[in-house]
Amino acid sequence: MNVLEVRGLSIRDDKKDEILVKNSSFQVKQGSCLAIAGESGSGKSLTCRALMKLNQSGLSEKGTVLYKGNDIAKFSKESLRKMRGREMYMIMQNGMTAFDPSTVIGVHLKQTAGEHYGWTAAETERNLHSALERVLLKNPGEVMNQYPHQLSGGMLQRTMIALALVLEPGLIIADEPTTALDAITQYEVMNELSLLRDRIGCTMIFVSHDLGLVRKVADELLIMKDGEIVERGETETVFMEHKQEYTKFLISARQVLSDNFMKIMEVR
Ligand SMILES: Nc1ncnc2c1ncn2[C@@H]1O[C@H](COP(=O)(O)OP(=O)(O)OP(=O)(O)O)[C@@H](O)[C@H]1O
Repeated sequence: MNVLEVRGLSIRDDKKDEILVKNSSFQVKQGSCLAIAGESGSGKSLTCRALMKLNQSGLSEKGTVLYKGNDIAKFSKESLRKMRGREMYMIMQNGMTAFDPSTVIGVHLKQTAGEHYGWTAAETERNLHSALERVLLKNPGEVMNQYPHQLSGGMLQRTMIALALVLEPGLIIADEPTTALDAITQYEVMNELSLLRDRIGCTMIFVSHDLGLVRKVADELLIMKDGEIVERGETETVFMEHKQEYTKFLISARQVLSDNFMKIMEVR
């Protein structure tokens, strides 16, 4: 069964009258991991945000996004709000846009967990602390008392991932979730996400420039270029039998970057 089905998604910048994502169609099967790769500015983040109706005004969208067979354009604001979090959760590229700048991180985490689970304050605190520790944030109490601007990009990314571990969402959209992390922390954090997937069988969309990592975690792969999907298929097939020169270029260019990461994986 497809958890998500995207039909003919186009995204246009109204001001510049420019099409940024062109007629994209793809499906994501229940429990699988679909990766989206492609150079900077190819439309990966816009595509991900469209799936949760998070794109800013000024961008108009055409096409259909079906979540478990239901057209998300027909969801009320309230049902979309309820769905974001436990059903669909997005780990954003930039943590600063994910958290309310006017409150400490702990308030956001507790409110979000509280909206989806009927835990006591002590249970919420315990679950959040444990998740923050799993993403290697060694002093959870301190992290919870900080404002977003007081945390580094990597700490914010890990905090978003910790919240995913707590919420246990059905679909995780991870938009370059570990770009601000060093290779060892990246390994540990990706491992936590993999364990979460093993435990709850969640579906994942994983955007990454790191094709070594993509090859390791994704069942299927889309390659985007200039707002279009130019190659698609099972990950291993795309790696071994790609049709586009562009895919070949991406694979060879990224290989160099991911070698370091793979070395660490082999040592472990
Ligand atoms: N809110 C916006 N308004 C207008 N144009 C935008 C907006 N957000 C993104 N764009 C443009 O749309 C194009 C695709 O952007 P997008 O962020 O989806 O790229 P990406 O593939 O995710 O890149 P990266 O790998 O650098 O994150 C880019 O040219 C970008 O400048």
